[in-house]
Amino acid sequence: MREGPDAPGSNTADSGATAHARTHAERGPCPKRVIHFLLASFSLGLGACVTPSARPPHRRLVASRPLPAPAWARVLRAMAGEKRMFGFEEVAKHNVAKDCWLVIAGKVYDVTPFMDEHPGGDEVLLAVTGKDATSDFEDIGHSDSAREMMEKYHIGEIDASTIPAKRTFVPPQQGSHVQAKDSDLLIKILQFLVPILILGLAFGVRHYSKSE
Ligand code: HEM
Repeated sequence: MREGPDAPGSNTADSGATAHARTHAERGPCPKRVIHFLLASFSLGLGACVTPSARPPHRRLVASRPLPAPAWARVLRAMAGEKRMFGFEEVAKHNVAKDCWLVIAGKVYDVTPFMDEHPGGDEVLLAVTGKDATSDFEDIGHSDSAREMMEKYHIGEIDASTIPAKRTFVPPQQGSHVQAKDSDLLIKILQFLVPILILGLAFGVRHYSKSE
């Protein structure tokens, strides 16, 4: 009966590995393994040394500058096949007669082809660019046919979160009002007191000079 790697039923690979291990035990690690080990350690060390700025640009973008929430929402809506969603700043850029966009009731209208035809004139349309023109549009009392006409120029929706808040009137504080009232009273008292003092002084001087 034959023994060793060539013996029938014996596993050739196993016996090869055993022989390889035995060689290592006898002669030390083979140069191939040493080179692999060195290469692996070098690449690991290099990875640890890489500073964030040396990372590939796409990794930096994802980690340090995530897209703001409204932008994500816009992307998702666009993916869902809805009308285009615009940010207010983007719409506000279209503010000339040859490129005029309006925001009315949450919708964005490109009225450029309508500028010359608008019965109210193009100046009024230009005057309401860069703002929410809903109230200006409603104040005119546009007819139903005007509202139907609008659909032709409807190009998308406005992202409501990007519309700048209206500036509200803040009344002056109560305290400063009271202070203003006090200073008014003081001025009135001085207006009476100063002439009386001057008069008294004049009388005093006269009396003093007479007695001398
Ligand atoms: C897509 C948007 C708009 C469309 C399609 C449109 C259409 C019209 C139409 C058809 C008229 C004739 C009257 C009527 O039928 O009501 C009109 C008049 C007028 N529109 Fe507009 N309009 C638009 C936006 C605006 C806006 C944002 C203003 C802002 C102030 C405006 C101001 C006026 C004025 C002043 C008149 C004249 C009213 C008069 O003479 O009695 N329009 N518009």
